Amino acid sequence: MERFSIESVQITSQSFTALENLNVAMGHHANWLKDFIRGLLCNEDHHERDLDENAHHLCQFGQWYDGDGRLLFRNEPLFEDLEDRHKTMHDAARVLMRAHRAGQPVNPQDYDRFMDLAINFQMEARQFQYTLLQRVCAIDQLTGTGNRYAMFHRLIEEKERAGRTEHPCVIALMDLDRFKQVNDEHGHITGDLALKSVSDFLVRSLRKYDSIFRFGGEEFLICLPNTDLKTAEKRLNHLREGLAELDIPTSNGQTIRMTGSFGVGYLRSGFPIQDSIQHVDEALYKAKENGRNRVEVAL
Ligand SMILES: Nc1nc2c(ncn2[C@@H]2O[C@H](COP(=O)(O)OP(=O)(O)OP(=O)(O)O)[C@@H](O)[C@H]2O)c(=O)[nH]1
Repeated sequence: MERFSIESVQITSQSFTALENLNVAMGHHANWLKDFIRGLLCNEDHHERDLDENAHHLCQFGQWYDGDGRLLFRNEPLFEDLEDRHKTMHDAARVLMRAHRAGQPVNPQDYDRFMDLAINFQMEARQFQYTLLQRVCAIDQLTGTGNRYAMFHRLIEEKERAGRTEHPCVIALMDLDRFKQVNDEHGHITGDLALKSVSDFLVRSLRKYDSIFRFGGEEFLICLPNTDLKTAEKRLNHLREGLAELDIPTSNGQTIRMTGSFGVGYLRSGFPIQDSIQHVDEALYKAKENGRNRVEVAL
């Protein structure tokens, strides 16, 4: 779960809005750069705030960074680095501005340094934006687990790793039992809340290098690297029992309980990923046929 957990990116429509705002802030920064150079070339005055030691907090990008950015993306690897680059660039701009205000010609080395910093900052900010977009688009918005795109990405890696290290990787499909009844009896909002509660429970219950993805509707795929089938079956039964005892809140303040059926099997190295999933799906079908709330192994 290290890459797709709620901790790594806070998953709400807030993230999308924050990304849109980042785009706007970066557009402002490009315009600021244009105006700044124009001020130097056309001998026009610059904004007073560019002389401020805190110019990097005062511009639109700085405001995004200190607001949405810090709130939602502070744990991203490029986050701190971006602030350093942004500040250094504004510091370099101040050097040019002071010379310009004093009526002195701009030192070519100072100009080169500033432009290099400005270009690097733009490039890194774009990279940051791209990474965030990739992350946010790999996450199921309702549950915060990875979506199918993230799932295939992960399974390709795990299949390759399992083949290389000869440490088997197990995958499981978990489908909530009689979920339609929950929607019918308690409404879709409770259905959504239940999907969130169940996925949070699964995330909490797995090891940190396991991963979970929303496969569709009320079905989740769990990936257990470095695990043999016997151990996986035991762990999934434990998970199944825990799930059956989970109190799930409804929209009117009550709690309900639910069960899940599981199919489990190896992520087979000599076969396409889709075949392994299909194999596990057949075991899940058997679990449903055999009465639900059980784990069936695909042999
Ligand atoms: N609230 C909510 N319901 C969903 C979502 N995705 C799928 N569903 C519902 O999940 C239900 C799945 O129903 P079925 O496929 O008949 O399965 P089931 O009722 O769980 O029965 P079994 O799988 O046979 O135990 C349907 O009513 C879907 O509308 C979602 O994101 N939110």
